[in-house]
Amino acid sequence: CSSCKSTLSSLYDLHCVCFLLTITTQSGRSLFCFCRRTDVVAVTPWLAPIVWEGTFDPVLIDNIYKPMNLTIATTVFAVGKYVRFLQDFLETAEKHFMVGFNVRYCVFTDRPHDVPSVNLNQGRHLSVIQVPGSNRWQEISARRMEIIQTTIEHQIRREADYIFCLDVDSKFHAHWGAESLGRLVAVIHPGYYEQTRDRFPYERRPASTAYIPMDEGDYYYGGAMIGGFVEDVYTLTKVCRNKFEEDAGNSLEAAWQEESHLNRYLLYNKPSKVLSPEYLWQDFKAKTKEVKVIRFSGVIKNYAEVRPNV
Ligand SMILES: CC(=O)N[C@H]1[C@@H](OP(=O)(O)OP(=O)(O)OC[C@H]2O[C@@H](n3ccc(=O)[nH]c3=O)[C@H](O)[C@@H]2O)O[C@H](CO)[C@H](O)[C@@H]1O
Ligand SMILES: [Mn+2]
Repeated sequence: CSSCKSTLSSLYDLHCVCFLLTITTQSGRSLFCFCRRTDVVAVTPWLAPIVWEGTFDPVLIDNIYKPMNLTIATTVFAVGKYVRFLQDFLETAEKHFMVGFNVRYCVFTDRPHDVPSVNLNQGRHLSVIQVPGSNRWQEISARRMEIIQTTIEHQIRREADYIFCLDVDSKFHAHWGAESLGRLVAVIHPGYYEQTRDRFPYERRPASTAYIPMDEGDYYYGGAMIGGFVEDVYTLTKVCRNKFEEDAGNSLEAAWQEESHLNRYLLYNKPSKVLSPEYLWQDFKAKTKEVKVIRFSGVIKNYAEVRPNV
């Protein structure tokens, strides 16, 4: 391999470290191909890609998507003290997130005057949408589904092709680009990618509409990222919102609020692309050997200090 200098025999053993093989044949021709990752599974049982570093060529992917002149809506909630996370979130997004694409950030907050002014690159815009505060973090987190649903109806549907809905208490650390685009995109939660499904914290009470039986479930998906075509995410948020409200009518709140409803939805509506935990890490968690690049990671926060309730 002319990039990482692996020899042919070691390539057969799949020890090429750069994953992108450049082999020069005896006649001097260069051949390019991808060396599959052998340490991680890069496809789901329903044949959706699981995006890991080394399974895609970012240059090739940009060449496909950039000419489409796509617009990516990006929703982020900063309610109450969570406004303090916005600056780092936005500044790091400008460096790493969908660089070269049109991005429309929708910032939802009850403190519009505290939204920092961050220099945005060309083609990128930010709108601030006022939402009510709450004295329960569970409600703030869960109401995201309803607010995203109504904002898609009123605005995003007209403005964007794709949408990503992200947690604000996070920073981007490396490239997050068009390899993440798909019809319906979810991310494997970093805390559970090495666990068997009986350990997943799905909602286990049959009375809840988020219920998943012990012998079902593919992955445990993180609630901090959902994405895809605007219409597919619209349906997801609408269904999750309705089920959340149905549960509330029966005095039930799922184990992990909207994350539980999201997991239930994705069990029966499989994502067309799954992002590896590179796309949702947590700063308190030591990097594991499968994770070659941390792209987006939740910062360490003092829950008692930032949330309205504990
Ligand atoms: C890694 C991951 O998948 N995290 C999920 C997890 O984490 P977290 O512990 O990361 O939840 P969190 O406190 O970050 O709350 C989720 C999001 O709601 C917003 N927020 C929350 C509280 C508040 O006072 N103000 C405010 O704006 C904010 O955008 C925040 O990023 O569980 C939550 C709810 O059960 C969500 O499913 C999160 O997405
Ligand atoms: Mn979070």
